[in-house]
Amino acid sequence: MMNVAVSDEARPKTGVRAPAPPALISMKQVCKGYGSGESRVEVLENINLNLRQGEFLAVVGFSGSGKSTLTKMLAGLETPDSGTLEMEGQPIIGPSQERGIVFQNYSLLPWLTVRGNISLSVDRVFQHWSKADRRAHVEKFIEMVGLTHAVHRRPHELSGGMRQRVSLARTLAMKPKVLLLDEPLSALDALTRSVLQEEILKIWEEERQTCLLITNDVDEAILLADRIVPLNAGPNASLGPAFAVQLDRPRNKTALNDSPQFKGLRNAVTNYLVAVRQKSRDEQQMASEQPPIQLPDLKPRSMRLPSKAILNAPI
Ligand SMILES: Nc1ncnc2c1ncn2[C@@H]1O[C@H](COP(=O)(O)OP(=O)(O)OP(=O)(O)O)[C@@H](O)[C@H]1O
Repeated sequence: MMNVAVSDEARPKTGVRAPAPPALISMKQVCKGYGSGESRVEVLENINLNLRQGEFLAVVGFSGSGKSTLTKMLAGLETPDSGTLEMEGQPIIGPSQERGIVFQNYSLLPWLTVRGNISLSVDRVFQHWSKADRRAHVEKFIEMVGLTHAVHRRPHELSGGMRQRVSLARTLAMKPKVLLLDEPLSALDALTRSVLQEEILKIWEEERQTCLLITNDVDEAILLADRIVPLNAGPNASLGPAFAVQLDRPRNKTALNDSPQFKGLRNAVTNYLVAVRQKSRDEQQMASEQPPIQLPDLKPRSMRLPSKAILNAPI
């Protein structure tokens, strides 16, 4: 692996460093699987993760490694089988508006307009505000995601990228302490994805909200995050060492493409992921290999057809 900064608890501390901000969410020795008996799948094993106040953390991993399972636990939609999962020292035991989540498949209400979808959440969360304040708040987030021209449209009248913008605005408008982005751009075409990456970056740089992004795109993780944690291939996936993204902010995607630091980090994270997946495949192959079966050395008594054989008969 290249000489790239590996941060976090994985490394022994050398020299004097500024103390890391406190953990807003912490996971200790968390394990999670599904099913029972022979169909039981152990998805995540001994997950230790601190999501620090104000940081943008990206978890990258291959499809099926357990990324969504991890987010669902953080959101309080799934419970760990063992280990501890806390936010500000309190166990996470269910969903909360303090943890806003944006999924890959935007779940907008089809009968409501852009404004209606966002207002619904704002009106519920900020019931104690005046109607005018709530309205102004909704408009601010519609503008933030560039949908002012489409406020009256319903989801079926929007492109995939626009729908995901509504989804993002709706979650941001609830002012959660933590933003959980579960592959929010995976379903979009490359161009829209790229535009939205820049928008998320811009919004995050204004708000500096604690954010955890789940993605399978290493470039996206480097562009957005302060730290990248690889999720090793499953089953029994664990987290790898964190890679610090020491690229100046504000970041610019075009400029980053020429940055040797960007390219070095991309290689390091990609090589790490590929190596752990290969190791996991080798281990699975070895585990499934059976001792060779000895077949009896049989010879037919005769190669002649039986006398009553009917050749070329229709079947
Ligand atoms: N509710 C469930 N019941 C049973 N198995 C599940 C459940 N949810 C996920 N799994 C299994 O757990 C494993 C990890 O799934 P998960 O969705 O967390 O992975 P992922 O990394 O997010 O995948 P992808 O990138 O394809 O979305 C998969 O084998 C999946 O089939």
